[in-house]
Formats: sequence, C-alpha cells, structure tokens
Amino acid sequence: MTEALTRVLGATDAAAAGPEYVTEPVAYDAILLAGFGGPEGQDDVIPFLRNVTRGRGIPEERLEEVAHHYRHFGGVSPINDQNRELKAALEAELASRGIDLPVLWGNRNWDPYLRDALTEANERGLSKLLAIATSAYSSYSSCRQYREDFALALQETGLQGTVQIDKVRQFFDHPGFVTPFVEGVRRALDEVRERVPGIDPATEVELLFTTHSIPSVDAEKSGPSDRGFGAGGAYAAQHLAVAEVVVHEAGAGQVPWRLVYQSRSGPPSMPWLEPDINDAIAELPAAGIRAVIIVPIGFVSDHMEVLWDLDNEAMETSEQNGLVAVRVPTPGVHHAYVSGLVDLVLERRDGVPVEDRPAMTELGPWYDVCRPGCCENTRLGFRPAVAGVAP
Ligand SMILES: CC1=C(CCC(=O)O)c2cc3nc(cc4[nH]c(cc5[nH]c(cc1n2)c(C)c5CCC(=O)O)c(CCC(=O)O)c4C)C(CCC(=O)O)=C3C
Ligand SMILES: [Fe+2]
Repeated sequence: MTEALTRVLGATDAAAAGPEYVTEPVAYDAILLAGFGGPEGQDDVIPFLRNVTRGRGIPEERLEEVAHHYRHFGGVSPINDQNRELKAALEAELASRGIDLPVLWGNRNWDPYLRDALTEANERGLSKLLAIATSAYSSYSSCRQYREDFALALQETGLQGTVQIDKVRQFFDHPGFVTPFVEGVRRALDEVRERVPGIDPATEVELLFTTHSIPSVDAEKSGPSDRGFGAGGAYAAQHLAVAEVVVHEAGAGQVPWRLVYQSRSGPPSMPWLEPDINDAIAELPAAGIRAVIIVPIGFVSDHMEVLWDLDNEAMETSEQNGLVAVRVPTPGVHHAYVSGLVDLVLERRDGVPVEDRPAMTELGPWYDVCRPGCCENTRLGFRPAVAGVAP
C-alpha cells in the first residue's frame, strides 16, 4: 500500500454522516471471516443452489444452467479453498504484526456454516467477534444479507446476548482492495501493447469494469436511505467511483472505460442492472476497439462468477468479436488486500477517528454501523440483522 494511493476524507463529511459513523473502541477477541460458500462435490451442487436461492424467485432454468457451470468443474467451487487461503494469509499477517486474534471462518450458504463458526467461538470462550465479509460494496446481497445471516446464526445457536457480532465497514475504496486492481490494469495495458504492437490505447483499447448485476430495486435501495445516489443507488455509485480511481492511479486516464454487469439471474421480466458485459463487448468492434481489458472490480477472489462468466463466456464473446482480451486478477491473497483487511480490523478495534481512516473515493470511508433501512431487503420481507442501528 503506497502513501500516494491513500486519500483521507475530511472531518466535515464525517460529521454529516452522523454519530453512528465511527464506533467506540471494542476489545474484540476474534475475527469472523464470513464467506459465501460453495459446493465441494457433485452431490453438493443442487442443495447449495437451493440454499442460495430459497425464497428468491429464481427460475428453475437458471438453476439448471448454473448447476452446469459447477458440474463442469467436478461440482467443486473454488471459493472455499480461496477462503481457506485467505484465512491462512490473515493469520500469518496477524502473527507477523504480533496481534493475538484468532480467525474463525463460516459461510452463508455452505459448510462450514456461520452457525458452526459461532459454536466454535462459544466453545473457545470467544464472545466479541468482528466480522469481515468477503464482499466490498453496499447492497442487499453484498452487505445486509450477511448481517441478517449473522442474526439467524445467533438465533440457531441460541447465542444471542452471549456472542456479539460487529462487522468492518464496506471496503470498496480501501487502498488494500483497490491497489491490486491498479497493478492489474497497469500490467494488462503492458500486455495489450505487447500483443498488439502499435495499438493506440486512447482509441483502440477499452477497459470494462465488471461487477455482479443485482435487481434494479435492490440497487435503488442500496446504501443508507437518506442519501441520494440516484437510480443505481450506492451500489452503482461505489463501483463508478472505484473504477475512476483505478483508471487514474493506473495512469490510464486516456483509455476509454465503462461499468458493466454480469451473472444476471432473475426472471427476464424483472429489471436487473445493465448493460451485460457480453452485450458491451459485442459493441466494441464497431467503435474501432481492438483490445478489451476486463477488470472484475466487483469481486474479491476468482470464484465461479469470474472463472465461468468471465474467463469462459466473456473471453469467448471477445474472441467471436475479433478482440484481444485480458482479464485482470482479483485481490485474492494479494498482500495489500490481506494487510488492508487487518488494518480494517485494527481501525475498528481502536476506534480510529474518521479523518485517519484511508479511503480512495469521496464516498468513503464507509460507515461502521448500518443505519435503519440501509440496503433494505425488498424480496424476503423483514428479517432481523446485527451490526446496524435497529430496525
Ligand atoms: C452482489 C452479489 C455478489 C457479490 C458480493 C458477494 O461476494 O457476496 C454475489 C457473489 C456470489 N454469488 C455466488 C453464487 C451465486 N449467486 C446466485 C444468485 C445471486 N447472486 C446475487 C448477487 C451477488 N452474488 C443475486 C442478487 C442473486 C439472485 C438471488 C438472490 O436474490 O439472492 C446464485 C444462484 C444461481 C444464480 O442465479 O446465479 C449462485 C450460485 C458466489 C459463489 C461463487 C462460487 O461458488 O464460486 C458468490 C461469491
Ligand atoms: Fe451471487
């Protein structure tokens, strides 16, 4: 993490953000790494997909299509191994800094579940947990759903009132998360120049920043309800802000870019965020573009959405359109990312004032504690959540 990449938000913005913005110091006794979860064999695929989509109105055809993506890889998602690696990397970083905080790992949708992690915490006498969800932006799927599932796991284990779960702020614009993308875009531009000698980055290359599409209603409700972010809500605003910073920091100011979406899953009748990355790629040749750089800024690791929807589908679309295509790596276990996550834990434990918290866009540093109605659940009805101001 370099000094030049770190921008600090002014105190006036913090004051405007409200009193719950930064919390008092808390003597946490463990970190809870909260993952999405994924199947680890053919027999897991369907039960996993049922867990993810329960009550969410996802068409049967879509489930079959996604099951096929997992079956192609032997029914194994790479995501659990990636989280095992991240856990080990966090433990190594904590040890190297002399910080004595155990890391527990639990998933929302597959074994080991969050409830298993809470049971383990209780057995080990750990009761003040600070959660890191493997998800950087604000929306129902990427923030509130984790908070609701923490509340559910506390209920399932009977540990409400015994175990406390707080959550580090959304880290979309933390230098630890942004730096790997900056490096990746620089390298990708070099690679494109090598592969297409004489190419003009200002007119013949396009950067496509890509993230998970979500229902438009969820996007509108993303972030606190009292801040006007427009139609795409905080979700789109955060991605646009991060993309702009990455372009700038990578020295790619002359290269055209746009934000696109992928992995749409609801029924066709329901509006989701657009344009789809494949549609965007198909439009490039007519605009004189010869090479595309795909930047997966919505994702923290190379899980199935990256391996299938980008490395398979979007690459094929690029090839069909005669484009040279390079996909930038996700943060994974990049040292800047791992050490940034530890910084986020310490900042929260120590109650670091907002003006000393790193953030690379004007939208951050984001809130420690979510406000009422933040990233409202539009499809399952009200569910209790931790790590927020009630309800
Ligand atoms: C914003 C967002 C993130 C990023 C934030 C974060 O990382 O949390 C994310 C991550 C992930 N999504 C994942 C997998 C799936 N997501 C699905 C379905 C959905 N995702 C949604 C949104 C998001 N999803 C939404 C709005 C739905 C529709 C159902 C609903 O309204 O909730 C489905 C059902 C089938 C389908 O429809 O695709 C699957 C299998 C995996 C694991 C991959 C692996 O196994 O490697 C990961 C990391
Ligand atoms: Fe998803």
